[in-house]
Amino acid sequence: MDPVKIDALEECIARAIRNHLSGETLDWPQLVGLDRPVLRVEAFLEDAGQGVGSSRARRVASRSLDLSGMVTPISSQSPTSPLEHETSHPSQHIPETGDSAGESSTHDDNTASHNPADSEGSRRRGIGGLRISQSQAYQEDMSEHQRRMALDNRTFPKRRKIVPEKLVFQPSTLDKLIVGIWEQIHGTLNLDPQAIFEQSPVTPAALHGHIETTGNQLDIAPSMTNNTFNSMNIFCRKVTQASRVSRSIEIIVQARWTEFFDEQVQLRMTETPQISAAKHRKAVFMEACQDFGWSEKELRNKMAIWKGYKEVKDAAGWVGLIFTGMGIYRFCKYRVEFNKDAMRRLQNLRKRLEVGADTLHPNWRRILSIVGVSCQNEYTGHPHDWVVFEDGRDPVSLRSTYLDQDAYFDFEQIEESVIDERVWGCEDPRWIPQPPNAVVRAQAGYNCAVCGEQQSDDPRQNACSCFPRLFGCLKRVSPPVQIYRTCNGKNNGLQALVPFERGAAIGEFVGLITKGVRHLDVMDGATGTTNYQIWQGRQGNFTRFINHSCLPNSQFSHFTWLDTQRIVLVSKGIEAGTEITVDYGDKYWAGLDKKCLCGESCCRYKREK
Ligand SMILES: C[S@@+](CC[C@H](N)C(=O)[O-])C[C@H]1O[C@@H](n2cnc3c(N)ncnc32)[C@H](O)[C@@H]1O
Repeated sequence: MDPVKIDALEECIARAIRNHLSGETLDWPQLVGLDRPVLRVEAFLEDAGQGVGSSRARRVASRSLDLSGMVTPISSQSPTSPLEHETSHPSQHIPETGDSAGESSTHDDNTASHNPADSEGSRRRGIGGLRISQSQAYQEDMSEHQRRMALDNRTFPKRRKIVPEKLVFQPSTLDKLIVGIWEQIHGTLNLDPQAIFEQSPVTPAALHGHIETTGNQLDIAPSMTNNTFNSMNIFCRKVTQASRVSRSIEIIVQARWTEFFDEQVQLRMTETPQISAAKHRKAVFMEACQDFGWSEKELRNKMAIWKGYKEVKDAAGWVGLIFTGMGIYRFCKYRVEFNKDAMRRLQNLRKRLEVGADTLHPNWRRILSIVGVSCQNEYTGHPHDWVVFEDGRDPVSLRSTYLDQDAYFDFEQIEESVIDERVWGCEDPRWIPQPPNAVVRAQAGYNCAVCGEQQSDDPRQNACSCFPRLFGCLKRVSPPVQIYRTCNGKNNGLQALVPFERGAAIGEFVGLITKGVRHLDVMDGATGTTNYQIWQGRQGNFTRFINHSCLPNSQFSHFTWLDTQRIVLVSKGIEAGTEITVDYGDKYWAGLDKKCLCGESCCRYKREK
């Protein structure tokens, strides 16, 4: 919903509550015996037309009213006084009072008939969709722990500082080349030539009057405004993107030129077979020197590198060339590890790279028309809708890998958890209300419990950089991981495509926030006052495919973002190309009739007789 409309709606609700309470006599029996009664009012907006669990209600107002001094009998109330604070953003919720810290609602909250406000008479029913949270002691049946994953309650791994590479122009190894390609595929650069070259709403002319050149200097005129800066950002981004696309075009054209060169030699040999191949090569070479206007040495040096580009293309496909970074030049120039094994590794990656490129950059193949290659995308949907193979076999759909176990298998890739409204109504059980006082809290904003810095969904306000890829960022980008077929009987697993430094977040464990799931894989969550489960049976993300290891290279950890508990998959230090694993814990294995296949010497669940 349009945030402006939400603001207006919130204001409208606030006014309605104010008007309603002003001049009322608060003769509520519930107030008796409370030292400092506080009324907390929350309003949610939801589309009741959608299926249960499919849409999440949006919090459109969250207000507190300190009722101290308003207890019965009170004859009049200032129309402006009751509502003491409001949330700054409709989707965020701020704990209103220390008193409500222990509150936890069940699905009963959602039904009007259970709302105490209803029993107060028809005048209170007029408030409509407003619900008042009730204090309810929540008790969960703890007798069933089967197949429940547990979190590692220790703090998450400390981040290790990465030492920057000092030698910028060192030869690139194959590993670096491959990591570079994956980083480009999972980066934000737009490689669609049409988008960059055809529409250019921002040009230097658009900045005219704000940016002037005096001699060799670029002066930002004093009339610079935020709009100018914004235009400059867009302009600079477009130029950077265009330059990046030009670099890809340069490499593919040079690889294609190498093919043309060989074809030209072949053509001449067919036409005049009596002349030796070497002579034909020399003649074609000299013709090219003339057309380029380069010396023989210059062209020979360039050709050696371009031949490398062609060999990389023959192995990894065009995708490998297009998404490669600057590393390809050094890889082809110095030819460190440039051998058959390297080419076999690249060949095995080809389809996997295409899955990433087709799903994350659906227009990337357009660039190939420049070298006369036309091809359709082979892989559609979400990058994790595909299961890839390490031996280069064609990827298969995720669904197809589960059909023999579950004919109705279906898995929706989601980025944020979905609250099971049948269980929780509009409450988020992960909410951790923070003491002490609602007004103080609201003014102070949200501070990270780990780093102490301010948290905000607005990247300009956010200062918490605990997990910058996940929280407080502009937009979450798809993490460089793929679901792959393990070769040791664990079915699918998750593979890291790039290294993840120790302490870095790989992703958030998301799924259906529910309760009471038994005999199925589920993550247990607890806030101290409320127990909940995250079930990834039908909706979730790649974290659903992480296998267990008794010596894991990552762990699930709690992290509180804007007073809401999240479960984050944190690296303990992961090499590119390795399987990402966690320790499921004893409770999970207690309910699983299987042997652990992690293969570690310290394996705890080999279950050998
Ligand atoms: C959360 S799923 C992980 C993804 C799973 N491999 C798949 O293909 O859907 C958990 C299941 O994976 C399998 N699994 C995970 N780790 C394992 C291990 N170390 N040894 C044997 N099986 C494992 C078990 O069947 C377990 O119930």
